[in-house]
Amino acid sequence: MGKSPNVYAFPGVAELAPTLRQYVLTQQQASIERHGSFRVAVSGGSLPKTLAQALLSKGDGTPADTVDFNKWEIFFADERCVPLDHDDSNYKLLKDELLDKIDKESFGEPKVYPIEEKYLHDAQECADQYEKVLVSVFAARDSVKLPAFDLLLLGCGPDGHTCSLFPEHPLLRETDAWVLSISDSPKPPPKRITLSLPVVLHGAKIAFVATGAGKKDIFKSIFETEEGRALPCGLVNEGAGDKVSWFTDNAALEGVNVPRRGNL
Ligand SMILES: O=C1O[C@H](COP(=O)(O)O)[C@@H](O)[C@H](O)[C@H]1O
Repeated sequence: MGKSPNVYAFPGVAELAPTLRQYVLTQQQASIERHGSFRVAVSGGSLPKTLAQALLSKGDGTPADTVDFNKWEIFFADERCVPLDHDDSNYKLLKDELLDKIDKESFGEPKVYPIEEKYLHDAQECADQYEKVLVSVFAARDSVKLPAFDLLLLGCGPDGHTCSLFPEHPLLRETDAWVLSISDSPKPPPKRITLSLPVVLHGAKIAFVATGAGKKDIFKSIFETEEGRALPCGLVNEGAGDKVSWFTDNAALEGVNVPRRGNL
């Protein structure tokens, strides 16, 4: 992969949010023009709060700065196998931070695809069923090799994991299934489902949103070392190149030797 990811650094989340908004709305516009909807995969962790800060602001009222939630189809980049009202649920997190706060009269309502609770007892079944959902939305499995998300909004864990793809885990080598199950996640809860690495890499655009001094060490590793390039986030950088953008802050990038971009 010749081209490098784009790294954007801001003083803090308050300054990052407007640029993240602009970036997401540019992808929204392009996707609606391409196929009439905006298919987004979102992570849990710290992402939903920052995303909400970006999307819930009123904007300047122009079409280019308006979130058209009626056209959004929201999927989960990873999910924990817990009930949807459980505190560990990525769906609950997104609902609490963003979905419940949308002014639906003004900005519409996204179609959201959570996991189905009836399959929670079996993580593999949960993954298989979620893959079926993707098949139904992204066309029959036979005619589409991989689902093409318009945008994946991802986090970066302090160990370099993204989605529920953890460092050195055999799931990183999976090339067939679109959605994988994990029953031994190093970070609790242990049972989860996750998009596979090829599905992530196939997205039209991939944005990491990760801020704070707690990310400094892992950023140094990902952007400066061979070992870091083999971590899940590093593999996304390597595999998707300039389709990838990092929205981060000065605290996370302190002492990290990576070129930063000023504007989108
Ligand atoms: O467990 C998870 O962690 C990652 C990273 O979370 P963060 O709090 O460091 O942003 C998150 O992206 C993933 O969706 C979640 O399941």
